[in-house]
Amino acid sequence: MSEQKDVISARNLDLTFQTNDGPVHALKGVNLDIKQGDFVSFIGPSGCGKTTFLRVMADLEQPTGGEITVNGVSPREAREARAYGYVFQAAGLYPWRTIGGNIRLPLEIMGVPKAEHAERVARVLDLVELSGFEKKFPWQLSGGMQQRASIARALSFNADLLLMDEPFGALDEIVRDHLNEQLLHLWDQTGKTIAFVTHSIPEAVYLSTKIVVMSPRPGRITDVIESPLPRERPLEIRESPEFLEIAHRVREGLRAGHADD
Ligand SMILES: Nc1ncnc2c1ncn2[C@@H]1O[C@H](COP(=O)(O)OP(=O)(O)OP(=O)(O)O)[C@@H](O)[C@H]1O
Repeated sequence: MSEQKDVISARNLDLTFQTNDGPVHALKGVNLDIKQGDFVSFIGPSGCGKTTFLRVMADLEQPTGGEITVNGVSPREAREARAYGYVFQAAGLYPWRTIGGNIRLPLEIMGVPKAEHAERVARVLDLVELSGFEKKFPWQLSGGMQQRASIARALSFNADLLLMDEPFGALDEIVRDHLNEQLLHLWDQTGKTIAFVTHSIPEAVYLSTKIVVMSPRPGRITDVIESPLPRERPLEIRESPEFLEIAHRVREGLRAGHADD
């Protein structure tokens, strides 16, 4: 088998924000490799730099030290090549556009030929199990469905990398379970690389091939856990000893980070 290529490679990455209250070290000495097809979760207390790290990958923040590549090039070049789709905590759908209209928006901005739009919209709606909802408006959908529509929008232009910042944080647990299952299925079907921010230990362990534990002041990585769980994961796997063992290690890592405060 050929070696998986690095989708994200960060070396000694620093990002210090200058604020009126002095410097804030949002990221300090961060080293991480994300391989093609990995599902990587970032977990850690508020302010440990999870969102900042994702935003650096997306070229929305500039590091103040170290290096990072996305698909082997700078984040800026990767952004210009439309290398990633970004999913935020709030679905952020335009209320005056239908679900189909929202999903078409990036295609319109990128100048994808109009003749291809219908097929692409149908394909991504199918992937997130929202076929038949194309003509509905966002307010006609539940919160979980809106979040799925927002994932469909991020998938519409075929980027191999998905950056997801707490996409299910605002949803109740049952809906979240279902969306976790669907997301795992989608990842398995499409072979995409996913970087996923969460506050939930079970969510991180259930979804990930790699769990990155972070700690604040300064924001840094304190543990990287390679998951031994199989790709096929029924929800019941959360009761297995292997699952509980990884969850325990994540919890210990988070505790150790807090102890530094
Ligand atoms: N634009 C900015 N200017 C100044 N400080 C910032 C800026 N963006 C983030 N920070 C600070 O950088 C640190 C890391 O923030 P970040 O949002 O990345 O943390 P997080 O781990 O994603 O937190 P949360 O879980 O609450 O979303 C925090 O102390 C935050 O206040």
